[in-house]
Amino acid sequence: MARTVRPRVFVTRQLPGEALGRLGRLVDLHVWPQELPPSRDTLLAEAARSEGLVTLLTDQVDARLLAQAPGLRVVSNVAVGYDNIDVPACTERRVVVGNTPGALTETSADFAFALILGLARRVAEADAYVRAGHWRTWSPTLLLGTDVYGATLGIVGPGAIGSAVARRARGFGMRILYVSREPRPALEQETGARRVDKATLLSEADILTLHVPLTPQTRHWVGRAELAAMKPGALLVNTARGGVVDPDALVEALREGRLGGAALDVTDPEPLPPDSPLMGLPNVLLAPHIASATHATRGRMASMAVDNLLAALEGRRPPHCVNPELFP
Ligand SMILES: O=CC(=O)O
Repeated sequence: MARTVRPRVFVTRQLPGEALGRLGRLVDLHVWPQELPPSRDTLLAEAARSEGLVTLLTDQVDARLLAQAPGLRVVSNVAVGYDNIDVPACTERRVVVGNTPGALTETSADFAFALILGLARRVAEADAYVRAGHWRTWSPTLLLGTDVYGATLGIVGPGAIGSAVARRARGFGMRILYVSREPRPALEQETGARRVDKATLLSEADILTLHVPLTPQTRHWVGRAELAAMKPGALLVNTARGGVVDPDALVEALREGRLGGAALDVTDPEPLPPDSPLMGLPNVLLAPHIASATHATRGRMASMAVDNLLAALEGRRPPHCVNPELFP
């Protein structure tokens, strides 16, 4: 950094890997040291003093924060999704926004597939059953599940992660259907996936897996009508954002047994309250939003976020910029 006064940067949590060490040699670095996110007031106060923020999906960057942070030049999100950030408001104030696409594609697809297999073959239930001492003999009727091999997979959002899931599904001999505004000829050629309309996807998928970002258009994409249109006993896997599914409709469909089960890495709200009905349902597999959580991937995400931040602080377009129109 050419300037003698180092720009002040606030990072909302400790990050794995070398990235923060590198950042600390270049900027006036302040890292929130606690496990839980900074409070809203702390985030507002830190933003007001900073030129750069490194944020996580738990940190809301909205018009109010931006109005109180006249010196803020960049918000670098350590995530591919950025629904926690009001991007139009950032663009209006010429605040650059970065994210980390690509870094987590295969890792997240691995986890989506882990949830598909775990839910269909009742892995968590089996583990709990053995640990509880219930296992007395091999039984022909014990913990029967659903075949993944040869089943029909419905993909909502065949972007980078959805396509990576499709490639895995091909290895499992699955019939792959997807919905998308645009056809994906390369994906179709590689995996045999077929683009269908929403009604066909819902009625034919044995397993529906969600990979769309959360936007006003995708909020509650899976609602009461969609759950009713799904094949009876189908499985739902969500590694996208909790808000893509209507939580009340989901509980209803699970309770009534119309939906065979749900595997949720993401929920609405996050975390789930202890008295959430989802906690008590045996046909639900829950995870704490960890699809990208491997040592290598989280280190790579932190490093990308730091690269994005430094580029913006130097007046360059970040390698991964959500509002590139700021760099005509
Ligand atoms: O959910 C995680 C991400 O958006 O990277």
